[in-house]
Amino acid sequence: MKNLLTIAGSDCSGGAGIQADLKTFAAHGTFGMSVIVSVVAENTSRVISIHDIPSQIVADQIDAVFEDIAVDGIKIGMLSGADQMRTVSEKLRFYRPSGVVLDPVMVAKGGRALMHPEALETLKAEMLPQAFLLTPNIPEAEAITGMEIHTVKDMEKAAVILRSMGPRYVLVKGGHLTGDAVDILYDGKDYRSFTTERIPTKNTHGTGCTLSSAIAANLANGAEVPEAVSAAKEYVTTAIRHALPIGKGHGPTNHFYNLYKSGGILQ
Ligand SMILES: Nc1ncnc2c1ncn2[C@@H]1O[C@H](COP(=O)(O)OP(=O)(O)OP(=O)(O)O)[C@@H](O)[C@H]1O
Ligand SMILES: Cc1ncc(COP(=O)(O)O)c(N)n1
Repeated sequence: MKNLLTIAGSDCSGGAGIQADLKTFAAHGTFGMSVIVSVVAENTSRVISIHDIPSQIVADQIDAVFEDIAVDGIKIGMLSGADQMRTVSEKLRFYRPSGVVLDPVMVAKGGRALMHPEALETLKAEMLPQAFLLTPNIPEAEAITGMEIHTVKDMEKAAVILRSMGPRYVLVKGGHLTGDAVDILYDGKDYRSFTTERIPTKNTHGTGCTLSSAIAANLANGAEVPEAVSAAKEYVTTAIRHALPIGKGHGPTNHFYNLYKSGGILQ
């Protein structure tokens, strides 16, 4: 069994962040571990408050994992500020894990910032060069590149700019556009698109967290990048199609349906 680590924020309502990542890891038959960078008091409707964990404790959690357990795959999500980014970046340079999937989380579905805007330059300088695969959504890709994205062609242009900033692969997610849900993967040479019908639902809390964790798990389980992305897209699509109508806002993706489908849970 592969050991997967998520470095991200905690969503107490269980739909996004660390909680979505660990559920996704489990559904992929991997052993999940977590380094909590921020505690977010949030639910399906709103973010109430954000408490950043002190940098030393973030560093200690990373040491605690790496000094003891082989890390086969890693996903990085919400890093709220420049301090957190510098701490994580320093540890990544020290431990040199392979296949880092970086989801540059900036804003929660309800609109509240999860990353301080002034940390953008640190994200670019410290984090992007350490990413094997970067998975921005449209607003995140726009913020990092400074360009507007309205079409799949724009997504391709943004992917080229993003890749020039360091990641080996870029996957621009099209969940925020209209029409089919199209994601574009760029490897420096070719584009590959992953397309599904848009599912008419408001229950999309944690879709990006779910997708990036599924990619990290698939990579650790031995898949090549296009296959890892394709299987993760299928996983998140199923999780959205069967999303749970929990709470008053954007309900969470459904990992249990995937597990049930794969025979991991007996009815
Ligand atoms: N309504 C939908 N129907 C089908 N697929 C969707 C839908 N919404 C999002 N997706 C897919 O879900 C994945 C995550 O994309 P999205 O753009 O929502 O990420 P995100 O905004 O980072 O997610 P989040 O911040 O909610 O965790 C992508 O593969 C995207 O195409
Ligand atoms: C801790 C944490 N990490 C990531 C997200 C993004 O997910 P969403 O855009 O669905 O709110 C979140 N809401 N909370």
